[in-house]
Amino acid sequence: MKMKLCSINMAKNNCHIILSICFLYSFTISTASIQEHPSEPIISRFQQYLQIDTAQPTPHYYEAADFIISQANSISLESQTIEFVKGKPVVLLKWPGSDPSLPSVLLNSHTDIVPSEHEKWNHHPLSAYLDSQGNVFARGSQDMKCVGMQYLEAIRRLKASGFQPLRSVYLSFVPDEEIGGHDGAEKFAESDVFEKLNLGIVLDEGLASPNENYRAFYAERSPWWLVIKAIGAPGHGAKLYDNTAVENLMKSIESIRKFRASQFDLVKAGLKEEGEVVSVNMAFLKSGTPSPTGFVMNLQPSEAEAGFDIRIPPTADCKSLERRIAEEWAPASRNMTFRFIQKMAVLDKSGKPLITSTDSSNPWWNLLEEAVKRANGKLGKPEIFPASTDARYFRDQGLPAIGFSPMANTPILLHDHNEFLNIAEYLKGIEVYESIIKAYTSYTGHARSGVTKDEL
Ligand code: MET
Ligand SMILES: [Zn+2]
Ligand SMILES: [Zn+2]
Repeated sequence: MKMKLCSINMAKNNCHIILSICFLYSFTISTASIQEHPSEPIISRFQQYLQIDTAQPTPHYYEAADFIISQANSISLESQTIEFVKGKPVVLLKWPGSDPSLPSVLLNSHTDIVPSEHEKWNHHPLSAYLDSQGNVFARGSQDMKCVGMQYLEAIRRLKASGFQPLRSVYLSFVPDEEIGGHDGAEKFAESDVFEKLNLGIVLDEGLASPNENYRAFYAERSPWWLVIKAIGAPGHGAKLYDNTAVENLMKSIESIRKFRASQFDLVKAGLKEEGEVVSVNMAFLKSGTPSPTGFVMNLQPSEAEAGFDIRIPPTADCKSLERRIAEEWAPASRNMTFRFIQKMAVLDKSGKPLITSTDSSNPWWNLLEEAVKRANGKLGKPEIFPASTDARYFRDQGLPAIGFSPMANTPILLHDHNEFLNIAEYLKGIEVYESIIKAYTSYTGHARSGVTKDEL
């Protein structure tokens, strides 16, 4: 009965109460009341954040900002809301350190989530439904509302324990990451406010790990969102002739598929990691002449278009890919053109790859590893993030930035149906962040030496 109630999408106020009942149902064996479970308020706060609809393309950013600020107030963090672009707040929180001369620590997370096909989920993606295994189902449960709340929970616990940081800790909750971060992290990273934070290190999002090792990322692939278009003479649907728009586009698609396979084969053969090859995936395919019943069937269309999400490793040869696009994928000789919806630089302004060092020149990497270990976690080897994050904008400012989301033993479900995170992993992640924040804020070394982009 109670489980059934949980799956109903209901008004937010009631939702919290019912979800709490779900929690009781799931986590208590017999008679213990919900208040007796020490983790209940932590889970409930996570659920509240997940229930705020910040889905692109119409995120309710101010609802999220109000919630974050209320959380910050409850643990006495300083807060400010900055609108680099109207309607797109960046919430910046501060836990002042006792030695303001030391470079500070930034814990970044984005507040927006990708949209969901509600009806294809087992539980509504904004319900934050907690099942009997302790899995919380919601868009953003992995990407990346979990991380934003874990930062806050870790600080809540550190404050309660009486811990005093030496370095200041900032938390930024930024908008629009899922659409490129141009009105969010990009403007924030280029601002005077940002410069004045005197940062030494930034943590941003990583990925879930299906095994017991957490994953940490020192770089990421750059997104190029490419649209190719073919034009050709229209004609009767029964006629065989050369240079139709669809034929011309299909030739390109075949060529792109071959390239995709060659890259994927390197991964399948174990020669390259996912983040080390160029990925190309079709995002849309568009052609045809619409009719009331669908499409006109006996007319060969005069235009055909396809869109591709391409991701490029930081050390890839961009020039050769650009040539391939112009000469093989969208050649003028086949009546084709191309444009980019998004084309992020692979190199920084001085022409070097946007990479954070992972060797001894970067003390933050080792501190992270040790801190994770102290929290009884394990870190896999450093990786290139296969998708893209806001960390690029922080690296572009010459800062070391590490992608890390503490989710071990978890299937990778970001942008997928039924995204979930297990509460046990979520709670473990809070302990991991407690350990990291302690280590980072207590570090007294010359942290920025040897890790700026100029020295890579
Ligand atoms: C194009 S900006 C990146 C958006 C999102 N994080 C992705 O990797 O798809
Ligand atoms: Zn994300
Ligand atoms: Zn995402």
